[in-house]
Amino acid sequence: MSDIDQLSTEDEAFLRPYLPDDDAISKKERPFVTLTYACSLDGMISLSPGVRTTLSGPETKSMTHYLRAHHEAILVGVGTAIADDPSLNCRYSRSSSCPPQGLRPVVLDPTMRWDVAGSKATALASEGKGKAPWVVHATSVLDQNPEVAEQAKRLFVGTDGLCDEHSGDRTASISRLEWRSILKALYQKGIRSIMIEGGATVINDLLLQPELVDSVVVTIAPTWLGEGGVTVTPAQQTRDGVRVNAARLKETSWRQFGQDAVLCGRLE
Ligand SMILES: NC(=O)c1ccc[n+]([C@@H]2O[C@H](COP(=O)([O-])OP(=O)(O)OC[C@H]3O[C@@H](n4cnc5c(N)ncnc54)[C@H](O)[C@@H]3O)[C@@H](O)[C@H]2O)c1
Ligand SMILES: Nc1nc(=O)c(N)c(NC[C@H](O)[C@H](O)[C@H](O)COP(=O)(O)O)[nH]1
Repeated sequence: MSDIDQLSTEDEAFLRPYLPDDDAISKKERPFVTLTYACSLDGMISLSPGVRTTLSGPETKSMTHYLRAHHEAILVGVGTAIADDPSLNCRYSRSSSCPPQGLRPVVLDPTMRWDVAGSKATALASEGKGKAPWVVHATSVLDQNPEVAEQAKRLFVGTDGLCDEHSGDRTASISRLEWRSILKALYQKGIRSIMIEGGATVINDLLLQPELVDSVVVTIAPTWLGEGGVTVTPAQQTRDGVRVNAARLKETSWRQFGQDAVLCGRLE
């Protein structure tokens, strides 16, 4: 039995303006990007680095799966893949909402830290409850691990999108890929919409790149996690030597889901 309930028509109407939109996708050489996460009232997403922390209540969990149902892929950083061992599938029950081929899990793991074979996402895929994950690596890992090119479901990203492992682009940094290039690579693989669920490193980076993010959906749980947690706080920004806001949302809407608040918007 699924742990995910259906949303009301009012909930669906609230989210609709922020869902992937075919017109927006056709104008860009990248997927529609929805950045989404759950945080506490002190802006934290987990109790400490590497600790899975449930913030969403049942209603916002259902909302997250409803959003997954409207995207072709879901991406997390390797820190989240290791800490949470997430399912990364779509368990929203209204089958007509789900993309016909299901949701593609993508893990950003430039230096190959994730145990793909031992992951829950891979196990679910083998049971037919999700698609097999794709793992994004920096092209340069091939220099250190030439044998990985033989393994399936690995995408190599260089400085300008997808890289053929034999093409020789080794110029991308091993630990810091450009988001434009990652998104272009996924688009080249046919992904037209992607939900990016964290963790902190990924969210903090993308909040500073409004040109690459189409919608932001934040669940705010009515709790404070306390000092020492993992915060969403993008790097400090200055203009002409003066501190300015790091990021800000426009076109915002709020709605209550159970005990949580959900804030949607677009980055300015
Ligand atoms: N509450 C939530 O919504 C939520 C969501 C996701 C994760 N989390 C929590 O966040 C924590 C994990 O956060 P984190 O910051 O440690 O990990 P993360 O998931 O952001 O992964 C970070 C890693 O991803 C890779 N990466 C990120 N950006 C990259 C780039 N531009 N190029 C190449 N590689 C890149 C790097 O290897 C980096 O070390 C965990 O505790 C997890 O439970 C909470
Ligand atoms: N929306 C949300 N609320 C939370 O309280 C929480 N901890 C996460 N964390 C996001 C991260 O990607 C998790 O790993 C997935 O939420 C795991 O969910 P699944 O196992 O895939 O259903 N996300």
